[in-house]
Amino acid sequence: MVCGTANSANLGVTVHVEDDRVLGTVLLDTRHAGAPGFAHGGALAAIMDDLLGQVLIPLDRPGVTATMTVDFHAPALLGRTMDLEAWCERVDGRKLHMRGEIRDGETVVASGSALFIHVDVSHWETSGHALPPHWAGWGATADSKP
Ligand SMILES: CCCCCCCCCCCCCC(=O)SCCNC(=O)CCNC(=O)[C@H](O)C(C)(C)COP(=O)(O)OP(=O)(O)OC[C@H]1O[C@@H](n2cnc3c(N)ncnc32)[C@H](O)[C@@H]1OP(=O)(O)O
Repeated sequence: MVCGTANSANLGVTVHVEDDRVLGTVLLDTRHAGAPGFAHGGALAAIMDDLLGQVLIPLDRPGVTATMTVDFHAPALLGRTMDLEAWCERVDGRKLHMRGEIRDGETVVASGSALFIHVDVSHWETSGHALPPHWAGWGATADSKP
């Protein structure tokens, strides 16, 4: 829904991992409007959830969002390329404390913090849908197990 390239209705987020951080960009348009000219807060929250979730990749821990807070610091204007950055602040057993920012230039538009919980990949098997093949080894290098 947010960054999946197989979904033509995605929010257009692109991300990459640099060291232990996730960096990316997003350019929202009128499809994502709340008030005219401004991004819907729910779109920003979805972007934040996905962005923070991407940190699970450099952490090499499969996980799910248990709780997330998004602080909206400044209006997010449509039609501007915004920068994304997320990182893991702290690991406490299965609890993964993530933080991230959505920025327009020097302005932090939104900041987020979330608690993700480390789960086994089998967590997603209950849906009955096939998992992406590359998820098979996800978590293999983690120094703790869910
Ligand atoms: C290589 C592959 C790449 C793939 C890339 C993919 C990127 C994807 C990016 C997409 C990203 C999109 C992301 C999405 O959209 S994820 C989708 C949205 N999230 C969910 O569906 C999660 C639903 N919830 C659950 O499944 C369970 O409740 C979980 C698994 C989270 C915990 O149930 P479980 O039975 O396993 O564990 P537990 O209940 O013993 O809890 C364990 C500990 O955690 C603490 N706790 C739990 N909840 C909360 C809470 N709300 N606030 C504070 N604390 C909480 C709890 O007190 C306990 O602490 P302690 O008592 O031990 O101290």
